[in-house]
Amino acid sequence: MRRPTPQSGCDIVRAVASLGDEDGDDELVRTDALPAIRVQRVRTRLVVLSGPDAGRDWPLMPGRYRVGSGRDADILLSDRAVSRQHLILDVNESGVRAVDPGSRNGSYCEGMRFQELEVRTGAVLKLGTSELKLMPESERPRARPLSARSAFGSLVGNSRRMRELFTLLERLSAGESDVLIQGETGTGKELCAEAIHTHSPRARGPFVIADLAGIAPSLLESELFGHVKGAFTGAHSDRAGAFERAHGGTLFLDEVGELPLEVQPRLLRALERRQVKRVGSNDYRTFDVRVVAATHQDLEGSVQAGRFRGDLFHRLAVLRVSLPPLRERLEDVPLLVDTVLQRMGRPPSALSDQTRALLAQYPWPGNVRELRNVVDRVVNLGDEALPDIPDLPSPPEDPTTLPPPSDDPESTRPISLDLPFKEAKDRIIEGFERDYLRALIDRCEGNVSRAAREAGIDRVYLRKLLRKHGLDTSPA
Ligand SMILES: Nc1ncnc2c1ncn2[C@@H]1O[C@H](COP(=O)(O)OP(=O)(O)OP(=O)(O)O)[C@@H](O)[C@H]1O
Repeated sequence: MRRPTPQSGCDIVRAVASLGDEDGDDELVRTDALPAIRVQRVRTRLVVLSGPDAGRDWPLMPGRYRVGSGRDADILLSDRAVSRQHLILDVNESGVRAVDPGSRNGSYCEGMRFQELEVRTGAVLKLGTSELKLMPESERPRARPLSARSAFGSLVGNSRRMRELFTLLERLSAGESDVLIQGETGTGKELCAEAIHTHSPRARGPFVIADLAGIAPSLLESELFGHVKGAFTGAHSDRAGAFERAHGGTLFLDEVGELPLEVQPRLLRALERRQVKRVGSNDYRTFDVRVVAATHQDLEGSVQAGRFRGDLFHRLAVLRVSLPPLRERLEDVPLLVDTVLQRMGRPPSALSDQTRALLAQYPWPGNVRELRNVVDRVVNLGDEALPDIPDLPSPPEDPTTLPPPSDDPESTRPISLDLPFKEAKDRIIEGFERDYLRALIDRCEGNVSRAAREAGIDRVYLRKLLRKHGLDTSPA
């Protein structure tokens, strides 16, 4: 299971002297033998990069700060994996010293657990599921105004990161410049491109998708620029390429980082001239298209490695949008779960509070796509379809603040490997249906119309299901 990785800012922390005890059974690090690194009166801020408080920040003036989830903390975090008194930050004119007074889950920097550390601005500390960065005031990123929206097209999110993104999308959608969207797989790049199109003056024109990773290299040019009859074997008639088909609208070039080097000059020419030549033809055809490209790759890295042309990169990236990974905005999970359930035609009650609490702690390496798939599986198969959640706090420090333990025998359905897959799956679904219907009808005190409404299913279908499971007590 992939875990969120600490940010590289930790390389400026001089955590070198390992004080592992004589048994060598720990990796604690202290640096007090080193001179404190000078911050020279630079006022520092502590910015939460990820976790439930992502986006919050505190100015650090000289003094002592208690960081934790306890009420008396000066820097109060709502992360359940953070101890009440997790870290002490001693800030003075010459540096910042971080001391872990014995937190339950430990304090980390660059994957290393520490007890005491001299920290320099730029370093990222990890406490529980939260990453905290020390930033000089001068480098504080200028906050973009937050959009009041919690959705832009089909993209949803109410975290600070997403609402900043919506502000940017509102502005750039209105224009004509080409856009490059970057983000890990499953972060919603395609939805974002579509939303830019539907919020742009071109919304009435076509939205054409060319998935450059899914097209055979030999067909790429014909797919993008079109061909004339007889241009190659199999070219039985003239065909317009994606640019021509998108005339008056938007062309979404998905996975643009996969474009082979030899096709890149032709794409660059098309973008510069706003003209294409079909394969096998000598005539140029003019198009009026806004290009939105997307990649999950580090395209600047590809340019440096010589895999992607620098001039094409700059041509595509007139405007840039970066979609944050879901692990950096876990506070979006509840809204995303509700959105997925709604799109599946299921009510919010289809997932228990306990299941939701677990989903809100998972780092989602496959981002929103993975969340959608997990929700789908859990709704249909039960909690055994949940992914393993890494780093759950244990043992509980304060049982009243942790999700209830999963000791309900009904919640674990044994999987029988003696049965063929389809039969085993049907059996699990049958069991799920029965449990769901029983709980639903109990909650709605036998009122089938209300139960159908709450479950978001047709009343006649619900009655049929109840009859199938012997739960319908009303006269036929
Ligand atoms: N912010 C979001 N709100 C709602 N649904 C989302 C969001 N982000 C992604 N999704 C959903 O997640 C799935 C993946 O989204 P999409 O295909 O746009 O991702 P992507 O970044 O283009 O992925 P890839 O790089 O693998 O092509 C889709 O089902 C999409 O509806």
